[in-house]
Amino acid sequence: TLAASLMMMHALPMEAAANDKGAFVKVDKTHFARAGQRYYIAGANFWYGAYLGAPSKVGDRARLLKELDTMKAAGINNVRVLAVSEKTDMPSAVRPATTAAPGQYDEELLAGLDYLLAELAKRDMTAVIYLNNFWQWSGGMTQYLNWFEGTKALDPNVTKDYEDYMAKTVRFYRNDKAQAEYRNVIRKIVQRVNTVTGKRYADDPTVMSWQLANEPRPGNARTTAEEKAVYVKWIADTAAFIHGLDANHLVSSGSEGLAGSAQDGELFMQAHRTRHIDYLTYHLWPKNWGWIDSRNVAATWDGALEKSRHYLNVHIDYAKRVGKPIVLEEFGMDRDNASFDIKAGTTVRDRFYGEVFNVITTRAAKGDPIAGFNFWAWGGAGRAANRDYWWKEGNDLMGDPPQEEQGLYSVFDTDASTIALIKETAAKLKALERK
Ligand SMILES: O=C1NC[C@H](CO)[C@@H](O)[C@@H]1O
Repeated sequence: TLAASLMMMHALPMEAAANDKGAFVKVDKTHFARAGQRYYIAGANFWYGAYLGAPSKVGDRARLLKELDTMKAAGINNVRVLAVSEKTDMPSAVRPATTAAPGQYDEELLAGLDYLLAELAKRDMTAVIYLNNFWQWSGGMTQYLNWFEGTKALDPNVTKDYEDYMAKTVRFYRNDKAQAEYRNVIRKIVQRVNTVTGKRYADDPTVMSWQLANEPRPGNARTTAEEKAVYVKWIADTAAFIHGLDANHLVSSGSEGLAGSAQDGELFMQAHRTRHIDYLTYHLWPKNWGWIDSRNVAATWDGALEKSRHYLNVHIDYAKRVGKPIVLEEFGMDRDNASFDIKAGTTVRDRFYGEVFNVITTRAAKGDPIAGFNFWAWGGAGRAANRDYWWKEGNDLMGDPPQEEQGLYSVFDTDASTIALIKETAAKLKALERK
């Protein structure tokens, strides 16, 4: 009938369009390519995106759609999200968790990732999905050690001892039982069939890359040569395992760069030379690393800017030497005078974002292997619920995970000046795609 043929005609172009939009992101020498064209990442960190996509409990699908539309309107084309979390007694971890115990996964929460991917596809956005966490705020590697070593999961917000935390958490890489459960989880996610679209994740171009973990480190400041070797091998073996499950997608480590490589540039490059790692990643944190004092910007800005510019550039140079693209997939700055209050200004943040974007767009325009950014982190409509700015189960989720004050680094939907900078930079990178 006429109606059916009109339906068919209507269906075909849509289907064709989806296929065009839905090409897998690939690596073309030192850049990304998608559907035969260069592809740059103008992305957001949105660790809780799958939580918002859950059908009930912590889910808030109406908010998720609004957040994705606001990000899309800001030119954001990619989000970096947490796939799984591990149930733990650590006070500063997110609740609920997708994994209650080894082999016990919450299908409702995992359906949140399905829904997120389905909605990203509609907006021609892609996702970098990380499969573990070196830090405690989603349970992470220390919780795996609680399960398989019987040791207490270490919450650095309680112990106040990050050096001890890092030295102990790297035992994860060598614990065979922990690695076996980790690979069970990887297999479960990478080989998942999306309950919303019916599409296998491994066949879904909405996924840009699988990421081993958020910020995996080889050890603490006194990382030994043996620990470095274990780390390099763990990255290569795990990345190879993922590629064995999924021949379509890229794999990345989630490394911070030098700060996450015991300040050892050779280690950073060596860890990413394996053919199983498709691109490099790095993260830039002037406040966390003590380069800037937000309560004394006048005295510390110049030094922080100099260190930041060096950090930005040296890792692009490392990527050149390794011959792969690199993404600045985390960077952030707090609000003026170290305030967590959404009403506080973002003068210093905007200056910092502007300097970061200047280096990225300048080096990208020169053809250097910087393939884009993800700022940390999208707060959107989320609002802090408590006067002390700490998160409690049931409160809004936002860019700052539970181990940090709610409002520390989040870019809220009311932060118009910052969003304008992001939009402007996204447009500059988009223009380079057409070169
Ligand atoms: O991955 C991360 N990097 C830095 C963020 C802000 O401190 C932190 O919340 C997260 O653990």
